[in-house]
Amino acid sequence: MTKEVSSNRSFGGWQKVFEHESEECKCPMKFGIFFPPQAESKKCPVVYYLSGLTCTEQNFISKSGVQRSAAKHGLIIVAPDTSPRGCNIEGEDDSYDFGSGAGFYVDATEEKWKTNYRMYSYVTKELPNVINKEFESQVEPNKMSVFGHSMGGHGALVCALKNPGKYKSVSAFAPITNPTQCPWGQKALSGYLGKDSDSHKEYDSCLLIKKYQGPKLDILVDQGTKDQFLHELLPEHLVRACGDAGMTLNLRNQEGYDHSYYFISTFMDDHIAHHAKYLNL
Ligand SMILES: N[C@@H](CCC(=O)N[C@@H](CS)C(=O)NCC(=O)O)C(=O)O
Repeated sequence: MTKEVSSNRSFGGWQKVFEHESEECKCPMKFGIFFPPQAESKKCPVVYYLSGLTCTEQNFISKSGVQRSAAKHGLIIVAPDTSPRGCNIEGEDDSYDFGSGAGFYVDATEEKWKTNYRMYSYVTKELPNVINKEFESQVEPNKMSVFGHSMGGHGALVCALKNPGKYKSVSAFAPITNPTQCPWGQKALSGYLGKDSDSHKEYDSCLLIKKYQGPKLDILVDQGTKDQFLHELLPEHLVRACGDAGMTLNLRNQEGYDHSYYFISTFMDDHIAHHAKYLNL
């Protein structure tokens, strides 16, 4: 059962927040959901947005400006929180890049984290099931796409690459592309999955691209040239991996933009149009 937490009229539609008891995360989880005006009279496709480190479901819905173009294209946008919260795990609130606000979209296997930190299964399975069931009359269940920012850009790419055909399109803002090779990724993957580096490879876009076999993926990525976290994101690794594998990548270097929501909101319309192209066929 989902419980409505807030509801605001926006661009002729509704921006809402719901809370539900997650079976995967074993705690209450919140998510934002935008219903475009079209959802009042027909079923609409859903685009899932995965946020970055430190975010709750609020950052994206209040700062990205997504509602304007989602209303234009008739897309429902679902934005979950970035981790389980309040699980009383020792150290869960100690750092900004691990634990609360930093679930990294993996299913943890380490003893301390494995009961709650199941964000991969949560975003790929449980949440779509909840959305398709609870909002049955508004949602087109077989039409979904995924995008995200930074840690969530990594999450979006991993979701699309590990589930060929499930998502009609994928895009990212400043994604962490090669987490086995950067400090944020190495800390999270070894913390949640243990030191065994083979299990880390299952959540690394640059490595998953090499073995992807599925419908053609036309990946859109925007990357600010003044992003303060370029050493974590390694966009050139993604360019190389896609080039080697013959995967279509449109990586746009955006001159002077940083890592913030000022950057994300600037290019939001292009990302929504990219997903609409594949979802509104
Ligand atoms: N707080 C971190 C930065 C974390 C950060 O930039 N988070 C991004 C995602 S990776 C974000 O979206 N932050 C929330 C916001 O800007 O609203 C730091 O101090 O280094």
